[in-house]
Amino acid sequence: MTPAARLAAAIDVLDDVIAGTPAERALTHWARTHRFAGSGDRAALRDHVYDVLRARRSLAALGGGDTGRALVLGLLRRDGPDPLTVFGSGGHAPQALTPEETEVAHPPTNEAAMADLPDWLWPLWQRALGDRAMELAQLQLQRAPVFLRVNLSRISRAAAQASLLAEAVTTQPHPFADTALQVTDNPRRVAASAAYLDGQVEVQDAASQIAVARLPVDPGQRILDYCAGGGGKALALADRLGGPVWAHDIDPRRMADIAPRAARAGATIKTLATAEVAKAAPFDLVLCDAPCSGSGTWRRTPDAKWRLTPERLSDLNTMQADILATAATLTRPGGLLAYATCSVLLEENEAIVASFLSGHAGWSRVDRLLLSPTADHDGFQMSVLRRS
Ligand SMILES: C[S@@+](CC[C@H](N)C(=O)[O-])C[C@H]1O[C@@H](n2cnc3c(N)ncnc32)[C@H](O)[C@@H]1O
Repeated sequence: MTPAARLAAAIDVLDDVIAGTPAERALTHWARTHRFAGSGDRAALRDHVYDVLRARRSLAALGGGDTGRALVLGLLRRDGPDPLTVFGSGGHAPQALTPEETEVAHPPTNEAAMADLPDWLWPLWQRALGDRAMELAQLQLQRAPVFLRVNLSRISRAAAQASLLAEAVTTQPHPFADTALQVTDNPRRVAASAAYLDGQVEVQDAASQIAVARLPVDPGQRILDYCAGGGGKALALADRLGGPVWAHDIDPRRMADIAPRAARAGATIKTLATAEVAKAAPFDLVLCDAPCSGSGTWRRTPDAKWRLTPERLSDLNTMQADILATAATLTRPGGLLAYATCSVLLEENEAIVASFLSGHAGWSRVDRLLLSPTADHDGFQMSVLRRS
């Protein structure tokens, strides 16, 4: 496909997303219905769609509207090349610009639009991130790096780097996480690399790795990852402790990847159905990596920031409080409960923990981790609570 044809495809996919289809599903649907497209075309299309979604509001201002076509026009006005070399350039390029579309559009001047956030979210983001709110919001407009977690029980970080380098995947050690590597070249080759297939490395953001390293746990302890999803944190804990880790998720389908990932890593993860969790309790540490708005990861999942509403945030808060209260019953006296989200919003972190502590005598906070969404890692927060 020509560069202009890829942008025309991005316009179609964006229209699908604007109509309500999640971005991943819209991209998968496009790939299924355009079998002739190669992996390079699909990767470029994905980059265009995500570049636009990260900056949907400011690009709408630059492009003169919130349609796929206007957003791609805004993208070209921001990053080049000149839209006139793309629109109407023949073949499968987008149709030529109309006289109205060629009129000069202006970048936004309102703060929420400059931050590329919905109006209602900007004050919440500001309250959470203070003086750095605008800088960090604008950082979310850039593509996120790929981070790997080295299974240190299998291989040293330097040896993992050498193995990846032999397959042209270059990496650099992360400054704040001993297990982490940042991929600096050829991230798309990771999944086919020997280091990945042999379970020496896993894909995991550095913030999650910093959080797991921070948990005050010892080998031999019984640990439950209560909201395990695909098991990223359970696997990191199993590698750190060298023993089994228990995993639960209310939706067992979300745990489908745990068995193959654990087999690759040589880790033992014991999955529990919801009906089995109480019987397996008590645990020395229960980790609740709660469902959240994902506001610390919006550079990776930018359509989520446009889909979030005050009602949805309030529903999430109810769910978060319920999960924390249930998980508390699974923790042994003297044990620890770690409440974490990949959101930076106070409403999903401090407010939930404060409300839990005020309603649960005998619990106190012993540690708190606040990671802002910087170039080095996603945003992530964790409070570690002790049951007396
Ligand atoms: C942030 S994700 C977990 C990510 C995972 N820990 C990881 O590192 O890959 C949150 C998970 O919580 C699960 N969940 C939602 N409500 C829950 C509940 N009431 N009890 C347990 N898990 C729940 C969701 O299905 C989802 O998989």
